[in-house]
Amino acid sequence: MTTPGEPPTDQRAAAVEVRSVSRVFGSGRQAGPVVALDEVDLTVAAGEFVSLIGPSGCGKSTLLRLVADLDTPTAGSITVFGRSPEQARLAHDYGIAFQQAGLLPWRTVRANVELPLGLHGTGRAERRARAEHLLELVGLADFADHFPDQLSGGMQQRVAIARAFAEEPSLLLMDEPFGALDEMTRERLQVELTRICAQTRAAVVFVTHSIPEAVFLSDRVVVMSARPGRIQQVVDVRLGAGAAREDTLRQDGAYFDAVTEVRAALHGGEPARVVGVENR
Ligand SMILES: Nc1ncnc2c1ncn2[C@@H]1O[C@H](COP(=O)(O)OP(=O)(O)OP(=O)(O)O)[C@@H](O)[C@H]1O
Repeated sequence: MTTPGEPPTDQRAAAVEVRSVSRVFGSGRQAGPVVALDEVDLTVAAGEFVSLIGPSGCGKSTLLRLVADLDTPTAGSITVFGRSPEQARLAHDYGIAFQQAGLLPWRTVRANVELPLGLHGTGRAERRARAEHLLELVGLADFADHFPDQLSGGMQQRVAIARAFAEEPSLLLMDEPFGALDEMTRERLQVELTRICAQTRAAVVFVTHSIPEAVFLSDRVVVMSARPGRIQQVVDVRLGAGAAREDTLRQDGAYFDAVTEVRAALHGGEPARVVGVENR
């Protein structure tokens, strides 16, 4: 979708290009400036699933917020399918899902999923058809007329994922979307997410604290280090690029090898200093 006067989405371009991006937060009275990101370079290809992992405060959320146009870099440049984050936001090039499902409590599940489509002027019949399809995909077709507070946390998160996919974005930005869920629900949603991504061919940038989650979901895992926030290593997972994952993968030798590789990259020889990363 293109807003008048803006360049069209370049579907041949990378989903996200981050070039020499730094973000420094201004100094408070007592402390000096915080270098949240320092000269970060990252390319996410169209259709690629990339996770960001690293110790607490290493700049994962900051990087995601810059891509989502919720903040601006101090230096460097970012493009989303060849256009600025602002142009991409106006063109609805990406969907967002955060740890809090962020549903509107006074709207039904269906109306929550339809919301971004309504804001974009999609007709009523098409909105309804798209919402029903998406609710089917996340296994909530029977709950379309329920209100969010009638659903469990996991179900609410599935509604949020359906809503993020409503506009068929070519890119999804997800910040710990499964962080508050129990382990079984989390694993089920991980499988569902890879299935939906394989179907829609959406690229994903996914922030997580869990090494196994990053490995299970991703084509590549970007390991970051804190203060200043930098990319320490990129681990190529190679468990089947762009393909839906099955639960059985969690018993696979290649999966364990990738978990070990990411853990080693994270710890960098100083395990005691890594805070805020789950090894389970
Ligand atoms: N608005 C802000 N003002 C000042 N400092 C900020 C702001 N946002 C983030 N920071 C600082 O930037 C650094 C990176 O924060 P960010 O939230 O991106 O880290 P993170 O890797 O997502 O952390 P976590 O894993 O704990 O969620 C931290 O030191 C944080 O205190």
